[in-house]
Amino acid sequence: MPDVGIYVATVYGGALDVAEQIAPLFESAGYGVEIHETPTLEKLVDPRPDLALFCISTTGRGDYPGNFTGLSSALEQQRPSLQGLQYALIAMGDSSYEESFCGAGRKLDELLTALGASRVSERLEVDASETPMADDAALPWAEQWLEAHS
Ligand SMILES: Cc1cc2nc3c(=O)[nH]c(=O)nc-3n(C[C@H](O)[C@H](O)[C@H](O)COP(=O)(O)O)c2cc1C
Repeated sequence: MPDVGIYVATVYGGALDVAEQIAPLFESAGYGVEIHETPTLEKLVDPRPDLALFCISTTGRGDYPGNFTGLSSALEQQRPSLQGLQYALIAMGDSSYEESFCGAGRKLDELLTALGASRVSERLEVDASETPMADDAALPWAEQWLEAHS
């Protein structure tokens, strides 16, 4: 059975809610799913999931939420090779923050790619100003991805 690890970065719980809404879609498609509410490098690479799905919001001015800094700091400081890791990424933010819109998701995406991981679909960016219920954008995106990869 293929497995997906869902790595959550959240302050107010919205990204966790998205993860919890998406998980059953993957389960119905035959994936084993594990949601990581406190992501670490170990949980990303040992063992490596068949797909790593990041549900990541932004705080401060383009900053990672606190629950995610264990993983982001390890990636930034240790710079492990992520060759062979396949990932997808849902970035949540608010366009009223202008130049730091989805800043955490965007910089994570860049970092993962720089470390050798491969993104398997377009990054989804959810703008809270336009789509207050992030599920409205995230669920169709996940359904489409599953359809394309079934
Ligand atoms: C203090 C604070 C700072 C924020 N900073 C940014 C930001 O720099 N860029 C951005 O796109 N969104 C920013 N946001 C918006 C959140 O990322 C957005 O509302 C998101 O949906 C929250 O997700 P969460 O419930 O998982 O924390 C900020 C929100 C707050 C409350």
